Amino acid sequence: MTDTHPMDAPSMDRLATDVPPADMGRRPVVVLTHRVHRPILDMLSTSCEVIANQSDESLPPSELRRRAAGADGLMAFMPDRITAEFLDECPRLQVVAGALKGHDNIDVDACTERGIWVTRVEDLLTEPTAELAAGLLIGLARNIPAGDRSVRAGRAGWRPTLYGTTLVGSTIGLVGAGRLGRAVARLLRGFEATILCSDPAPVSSAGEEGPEMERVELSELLERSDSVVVCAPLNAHTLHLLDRRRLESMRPGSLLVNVGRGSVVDESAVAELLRCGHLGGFAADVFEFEDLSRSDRPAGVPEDLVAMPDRTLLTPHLGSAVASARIQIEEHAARAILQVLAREVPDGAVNRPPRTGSAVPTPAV
Ligand SMILES: O=CC(=O)O
Repeated sequence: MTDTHPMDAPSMDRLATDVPPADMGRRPVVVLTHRVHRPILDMLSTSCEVIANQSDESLPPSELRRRAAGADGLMAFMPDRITAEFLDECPRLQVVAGALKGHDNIDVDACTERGIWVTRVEDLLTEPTAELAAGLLIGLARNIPAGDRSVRAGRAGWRPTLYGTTLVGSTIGLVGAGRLGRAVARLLRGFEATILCSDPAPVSSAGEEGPEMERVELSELLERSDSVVVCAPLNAHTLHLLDRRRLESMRPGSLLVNVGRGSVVDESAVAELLRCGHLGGFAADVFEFEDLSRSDRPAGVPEDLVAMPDRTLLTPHLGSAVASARIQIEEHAARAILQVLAREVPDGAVNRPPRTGSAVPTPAV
């Protein structure tokens, strides 16, 4: 493993597939854009030259481009934007393995056109993210952050303040009833809540029936729910799905939680509707500014949301931030890289690049 550019110090004992003859003997180079656990480095270092970023921060774009220029494999994370222009500077690249599920930050078509596999992690993020969604909803409904601030400010002990709302017996609407939505529904079942869901795809699209949920149109879900949890990915159909008009149609005082993608919700409209009291609270783990596929995304979390700590509960994309889950996610991505380098169909493939040859079967996408 090295922190230097591979071209500075190539170490050679194993061939990558598809490596031009001039590079015979060169070990494939794998660039990891963000920190991974030690066993993942060991797993890759056995056969590859690994260029890691073991810091807490993303690399400056120019440094990432410099590192990726000689890469055969790239492990990409949420803050990475993989565009056609980026790929054009990576002539050797065979695989972008996402240590993520929602891959809206990766231009899959551009990868396919260049013969590059894209993989993602299908299911390892579901349960941790559902757990966080339940936590955010409870935290918001029961004023847990405000209570915490109160104790730290010396105001411990009972007072007739911070009365919240209960989930027990309430109506909870899930926008998105894929794996994540169904996992959230399973966790919330214990509250004896009526669970509504809205999703253009069949509820059992992934082959598993979810817990009992009443499937309704989005308009009905918003009108009936005491709280709404966004569990939807970002795509052309979900961009600002919850726009001002739809947010205004939510029940007065209702709560909104977003663990899907920031841009499914119009955050500025949320801030205004919180200020005027129409919405009772907003919790989010994902924000519009993170959605790198949008050239018009905001620069950060709207200040208005940050400035309302009693009505908002905000976390920094912690959905999958469970150590045991993260190791599995990284392992999945590392395995996909090794599979491509061994000319196998990688786990979690979302495309079928033509360059990989007819011997490779078409993956189920
Ligand atoms: O939000 C995280 C992911 O989709 O990987």
